[in-house]
Amino acid sequence: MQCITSATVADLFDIAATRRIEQAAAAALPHHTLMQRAGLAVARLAMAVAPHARTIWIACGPGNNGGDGFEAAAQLQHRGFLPIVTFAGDEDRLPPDARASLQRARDAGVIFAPEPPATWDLAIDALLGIGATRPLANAMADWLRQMHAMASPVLSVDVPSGLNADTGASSATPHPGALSPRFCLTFLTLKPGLFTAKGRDAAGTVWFDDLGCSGTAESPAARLAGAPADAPRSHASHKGNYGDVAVIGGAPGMAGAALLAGSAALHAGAGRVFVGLLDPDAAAVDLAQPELMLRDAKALDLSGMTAVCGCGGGADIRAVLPRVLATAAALVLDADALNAIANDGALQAQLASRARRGRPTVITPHPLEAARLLNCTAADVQADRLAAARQLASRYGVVAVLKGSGTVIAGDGSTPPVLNLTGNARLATAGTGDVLAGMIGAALATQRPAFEAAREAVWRHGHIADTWPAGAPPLTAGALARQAPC
Ligand SMILES: NC(=O)C1=CN([C@@H]2O[C@H](COP(=O)(O)OP(=O)(O)OC[C@H]3O[C@@H](n4cnc5c(N)ncnc54)[C@H](O)[C@@H]3O)[C@@H](O)[C@H]2O)[C@@H](O)CC1
Ligand SMILES: Nc1ncnc2c1ncn2[C@@H]1O[C@H](COP(=O)(O)OP(=O)(O)O)[C@@H](O)[C@H]1O
Ligand SMILES: [K+]
Repeated sequence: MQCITSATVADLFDIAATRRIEQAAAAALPHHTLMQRAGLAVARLAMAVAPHARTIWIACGPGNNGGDGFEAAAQLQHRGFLPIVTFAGDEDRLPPDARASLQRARDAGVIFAPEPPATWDLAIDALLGIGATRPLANAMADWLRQMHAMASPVLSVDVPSGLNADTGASSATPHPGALSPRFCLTFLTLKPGLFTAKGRDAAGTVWFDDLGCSGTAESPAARLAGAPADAPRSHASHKGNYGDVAVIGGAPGMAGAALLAGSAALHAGAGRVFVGLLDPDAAAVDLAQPELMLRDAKALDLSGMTAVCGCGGGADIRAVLPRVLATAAALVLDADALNAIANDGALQAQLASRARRGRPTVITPHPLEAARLLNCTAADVQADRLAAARQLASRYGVVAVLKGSGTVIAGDGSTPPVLNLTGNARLATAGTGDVLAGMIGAALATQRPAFEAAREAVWRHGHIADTWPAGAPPLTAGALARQAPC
């Protein structure tokens, strides 16, 4: 059993692949073995997360996920706990494995109750797993609500009930203020939906057990890429080795966004950072950050530079985009640059032509910006973030960084998209996206392949938020930029 962290390197498999892996594993093992292993693993993790528990409420559903719950109940009963099972299903229609486990729970003396106990020390959600096909209703919906309303921990079996394991979409996510600490023990494969969209909130800390069935020829749907390796600087290196970044943005009233991106690029190790401001009346120097070289955006020669374009660009960014798209050696497009491109077929064609000319481009949309680029709604994007990121990457010939909880990084399709596990809601504050764009710019400027540069910068950006001390002042974008690690 393995606890998944932001440092974990692992492949993620969709439901269809998981079903094939499960069938192959089941065929190679004596009847009923997988469910017994799954139930034992649930019982072991239950004892680890709530060692002092007495009453353990196990809510079991109508399929094999419920079967895992029955099996865990039998195991916990044997170990002296007090499991109480509520079952939302029809015994006569249980799949054979689950029916055998129901019998084993009865034989062990487990209590079956029509309603949840008055209190519990741990709740186990074994209602629905990868077989969930529609929103939860009736008793299952009630029970899930009750679990999340209490302060006792919730352990989800395989997948939090109601969560789409492929996409992380869910109609049953706990309310953001829900008290219960959450854990999820997932079997056979790690599933992408646990790590993006509503998956992070629903699953909590994810544990993985391969049930003794490692190795598969199935293609992963996505990957967890783990922490980037440190890149030590050679002693004899100089600023020319770390590239020039030119931030272009900062229309009147929005200079701060461009300066934040510049500050982030600087602290992330770029050799030289220029900031081309669109505001003609902008100051000539940023006294708080005098290392930044402030220029008129139109005067910058981008042919040897990595441009970071769009931060605080407003509508004025439209006028400079044709030159930026044509001349920047490498490019990060953010915010208003993306909005301008979404509305302009000529700019879209110019963007797509960069890939044909071998010029790397990274785009960093949040879900609404992504929706504009894909001509759909933000809800459509959030309904399948992996698919949206893949579409952006292939339609525009770019590396697409779809931001948000479980940022997705998609490239040319030669490797699966990466799901990033660093970051948290401390980043939900204005300007943190500008900081990310600057950090990616600095990584690109060192000639790293665009996909790797984006992946590494996204990981580091989120890691700053994850390691921000609990008692420290709130994480502002300015502080985030100053923490940007090389
Ligand atoms: N069969 C096996 O060998 C193993 C199965 N495993 C478990 O089995 C799970 C998959 O089992 P199933 O395929 O039976 O799927 P589920 O247990 O997720 O549930 C499927 C059943 O629920 C019904 N259902 C779906 N959505 C519903 C809703 N909203 N309201 C009411 N009923 C709904 C379906 O019609 C079907 O009867 C995995 O997630 C995992 O927990 C594990 O034990 C590993 C081994
Ligand atoms: N709840 C969250 N969990 C993880 N990352 C988050 C969360 N909220 C925001 N972020 C990150 O913060 C950044 C916000 O970017 P963006 O929405 O463009 O903000 P802004 O335009 O104000 O700079 C993105 O990198 C995003 O992934
Ligand atoms: K479940």
